Amino acid sequence: MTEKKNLVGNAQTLRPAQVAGCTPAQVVQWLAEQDLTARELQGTRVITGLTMDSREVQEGDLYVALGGAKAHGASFVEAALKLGASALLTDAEGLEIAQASTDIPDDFGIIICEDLRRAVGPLSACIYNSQPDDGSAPRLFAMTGTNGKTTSTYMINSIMKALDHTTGLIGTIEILAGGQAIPSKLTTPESPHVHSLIALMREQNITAAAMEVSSHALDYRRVDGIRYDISGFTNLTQDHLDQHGTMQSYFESKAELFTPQRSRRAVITVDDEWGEKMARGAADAMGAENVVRLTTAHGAGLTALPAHCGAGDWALVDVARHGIGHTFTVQRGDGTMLTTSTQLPADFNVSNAALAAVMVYESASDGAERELIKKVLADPATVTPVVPGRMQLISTAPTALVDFAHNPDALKRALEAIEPASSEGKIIIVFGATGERDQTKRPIMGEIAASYADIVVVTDDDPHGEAAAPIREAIVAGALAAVEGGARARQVLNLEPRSHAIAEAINLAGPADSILIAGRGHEVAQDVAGTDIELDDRVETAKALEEAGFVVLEAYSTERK
Ligand SMILES: CC(=O)N[C@H]1[C@@H](OP(=O)(O)OP(=O)(O)OC[C@H]2O[C@@H](n3ccc(=O)[nH]c3=O)[C@H](O)[C@@H]2O)O[C@H](CO)[C@@H](O)[C@@H]1O[C@H](C)C(=O)N[C@@H](C)C(=O)N[C@H](CCC(=O)O)C(=O)O
Ligand SMILES: Nc1ncnc2c1ncn2[C@@H]1O[C@H](COP(=O)(O)OP(=O)(O)OP(=O)(O)O)[C@@H](O)[C@H]1O
Repeated sequence: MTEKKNLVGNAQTLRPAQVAGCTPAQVVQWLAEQDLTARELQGTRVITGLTMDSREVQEGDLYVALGGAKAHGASFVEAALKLGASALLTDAEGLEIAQASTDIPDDFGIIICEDLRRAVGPLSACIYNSQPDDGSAPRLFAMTGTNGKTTSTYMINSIMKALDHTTGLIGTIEILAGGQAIPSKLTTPESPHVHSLIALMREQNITAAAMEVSSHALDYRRVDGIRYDISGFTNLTQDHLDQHGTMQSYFESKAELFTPQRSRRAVITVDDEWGEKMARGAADAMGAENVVRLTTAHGAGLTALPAHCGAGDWALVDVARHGIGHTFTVQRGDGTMLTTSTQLPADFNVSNAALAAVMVYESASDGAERELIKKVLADPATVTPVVPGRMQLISTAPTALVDFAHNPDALKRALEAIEPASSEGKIIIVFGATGERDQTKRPIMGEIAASYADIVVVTDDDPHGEAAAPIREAIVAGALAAVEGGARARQVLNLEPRSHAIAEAINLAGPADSILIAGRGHEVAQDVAGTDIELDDRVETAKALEEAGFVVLEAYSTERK
């Protein structure tokens, strides 16, 4: 057991080297340009950066102290001062808290504004000059949707690299900028981080960057002040109802990305009613000419373009299984075709690859670039990036995969993808559900597991502060109810800790079977009541396979070293 790693500040360790510096008066003026009223109370220190977290203040920062669910940031102003903050931006409540909590020097800036969440994004853009109009900012791709954001951003990254771009990435697994890779704390970092990262990318001559935009990010205004060149939508299925309450409000949060102030163009996957609705809303907001619809028909592919396809819309046609992956073509209503393949397993990865390819194509600046895109897509390696913990193969006999599926739709689709080729093979699943998050999905995931697997092993995910046993029991209840109703599973086990559950699942497997270890993907620690317990599903799976006398894939063994 190790203490919780202090990840705070990771994204913030990467800042641009060149920042012009500004005064509190300039901050007030920039806010006024955004129709935000602010008052400068005092201060002369020069501001060269900003942060919303006292623990990551750097010399010269503007510390933005806002009220949160647990605390008001102003209670931490003393810590910010000690770390060298130049100024404080807070609301009236924060001012009272700050003045009561510490002595504030006269040259320390104080600015008051009552709409801090709305202020911080545009202000970050000004302080870091992240997206100037001179064409020096990277081409920016945004990806939203319930599932597939990470995978499709890695695919965009891989295609842009093949086009000889220097690339950056911001997402759930890691942030890649300026030759550095740092682990992520959030899918979408806070706006000061996002803007400083984009400015840093500019300095590093990064010419294309793909980032994941979560619904939380849109609700918390983490991407305000950014205008993406092209934004994509994967899908919308049940998740995060603890944050959004209803699917409609979850949808509305995501729809915010497809507005003219945030995105120049959009590619929307329209495989279900949510996608159709998103495309209609985007066309109303951004203009129909800026919105492209993509039909992937859940990866099944069509033999011809669907009748509703407009001249600018795309559809997936001619999908063929090729090894563990697929070769496919996406066709535009005007007859343009892109043929490519991905070796990442599962039909949903065809949808992800189609979306990535179409977004890159639609973002091209001219005909020459479009021709080059067609050429690089023809190489099977282009859309086959290594995406840590996403349908990651650990062995082939049995087929053992570690995947990040942690909501009903992802779990169902991952299970569908691993149906063994031989009718003798069985499917074994190991998974759990996160504590302190959407409780309604637990029995649903149990039911799905029992419907698609022969052996269901329920175990712990991240319990966070919640007791682990009742979480497992809620999943088991869903699985057993499905079995009573005639579902496929013939064994439902409730095992902990997770490493033991993985080992038991592998002990129950034969070489023709498929084992899916779902829910944690790339993660290397399990959060139990605020303490991180080291646990990597890939390591545990490989260890258990070897102990059971199975062979671990060379590719995984190499990565492990
Ligand atoms: C639910 C949620 O998103 N909460 C966000 C919210 O937290 P909060 O309102 O509770 O803030 P708080 O803890 O009361 O603190 C108030 C203020 O004091 C500051 N503070 C706090 C302590 C301290 O020592 N110093 C300090 O400055 C905080 O930075 C904050 O600005 O505002 C904070 C910053 O202002 C965010 O960091 C925080 O995200 C937390 C870390 C989080 O875990 N969010 C997750 C749920 C999230 O955003 N996930 C999405 C989706 C992932 C997915 O799709 O699966 C993501 O994009 O990662
Ligand atoms: N297009 C898709 N449709 C449905 N499921 C998918 C799709 N793409 C990936 N998945 C499944 O969802 C899991 C998460 O995939 P990925 O990390 O790419 O998505 P994400 O949107 O970044 O997820 P999160 O927001 O939870 O980080 C994968 O491990 C896989 O099981």
